[in-house]
Amino acid sequence: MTSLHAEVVVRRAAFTLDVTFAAHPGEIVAILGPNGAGKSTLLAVLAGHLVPSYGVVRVGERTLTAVRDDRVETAVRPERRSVGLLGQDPLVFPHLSARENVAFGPRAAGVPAAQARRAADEWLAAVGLGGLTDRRPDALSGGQRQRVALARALAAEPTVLLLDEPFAQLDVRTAAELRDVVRDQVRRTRTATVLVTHDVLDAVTLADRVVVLHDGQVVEQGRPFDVLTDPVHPFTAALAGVNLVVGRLLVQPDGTTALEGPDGVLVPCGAHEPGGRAQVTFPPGAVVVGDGWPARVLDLEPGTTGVRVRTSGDVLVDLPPAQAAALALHAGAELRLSVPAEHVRVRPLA
Ligand SMILES: Nc1ncnc2c1ncn2[C@@H]1O[C@H](COP(=O)(O)OP(=O)(O)OP(=O)(O)O)[C@@H](O)[C@H]1O
Repeated sequence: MTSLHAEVVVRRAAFTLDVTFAAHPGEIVAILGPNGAGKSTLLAVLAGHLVPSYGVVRVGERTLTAVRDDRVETAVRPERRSVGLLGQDPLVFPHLSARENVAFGPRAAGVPAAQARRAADEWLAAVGLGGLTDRRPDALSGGQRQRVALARALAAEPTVLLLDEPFAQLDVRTAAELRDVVRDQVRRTRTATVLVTHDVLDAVTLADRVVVLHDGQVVEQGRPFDVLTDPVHPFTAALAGVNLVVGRLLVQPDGTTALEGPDGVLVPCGAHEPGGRAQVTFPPGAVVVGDGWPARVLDLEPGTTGVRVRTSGDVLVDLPPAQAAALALHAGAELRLSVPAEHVRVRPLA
């Protein structure tokens, strides 16, 4: 099995995509980013639907795309790239049964009918649809149709699998089940997989590595745990549900250093060298209401374990419901906030 290596530059009037990454056999690399970050553009290049301004896409020793010095050296057509695609809408033929859908690719590649049908049944069993091989797509649920589409994509034995928000239209439970199927099949077939998503749950549950794109650039990458516990970019911090404040490191009256952020936010930074700019991250659950910097409640919303309070300075505070009730919180309420130094990560900025 083979790895995917991609070095892609796409230049448009007001946008440049510039990404380099690799996906190894059986590895799932999640590409995360807000709207307009360039995720679809990257997928289009990998799938062969778009020729980049510059770049190389290689799968093992095979070059699928090569554009150098404004010259297209190689541009293998989409259907010849051995790249499978699973998108939001299942790519299935409505008039064919699940089995015929999955057998379609192998048949088109010249596999004899009986053999292609047997292979289709095996793929459908592998994705958990063993008993439904004769059903047409309209007699299947959305999740089952996605399983057929996954089996179809994998039956062609692609060297690279591209997943474009494949769980976005499924309910929470069905999405969780399909994530399990995708993970098992990617591992079993050792297919290098690229997953484009907005959903942090995809990164947490599926990805071996995440690449965060913002405005066409890679702003951070690494193991999901590392990226989500110590995010560098505001987009990733928001995704991870972590506060990120940028400010100046200044000496406090007691001799310690604190970061002074917008709206009077004051975050302890222990013995960090004062003088420069830095960004700090800390979880909303670590913020203590009582003493500390003066803050105003902007709004309140239900959190996963209590109440999430958005305050001035863009600091989120998670409180148990009883505490929120005791404080009689409402938009406009004045609070004092602090965060213990042991919950704060400090990153000096240039
Ligand atoms: N065909 C096109 N021609 C010109 N500009 C385009 C074209 N397609 C996309 N863009 C621009 O390129 C940038 C990247 O778009 P892209 O669709 O790749 O982002 P994305 O991360 O997939 O966003 P989303 O999450 O909304 O799908 C955006 O600024 C977009 O407006």
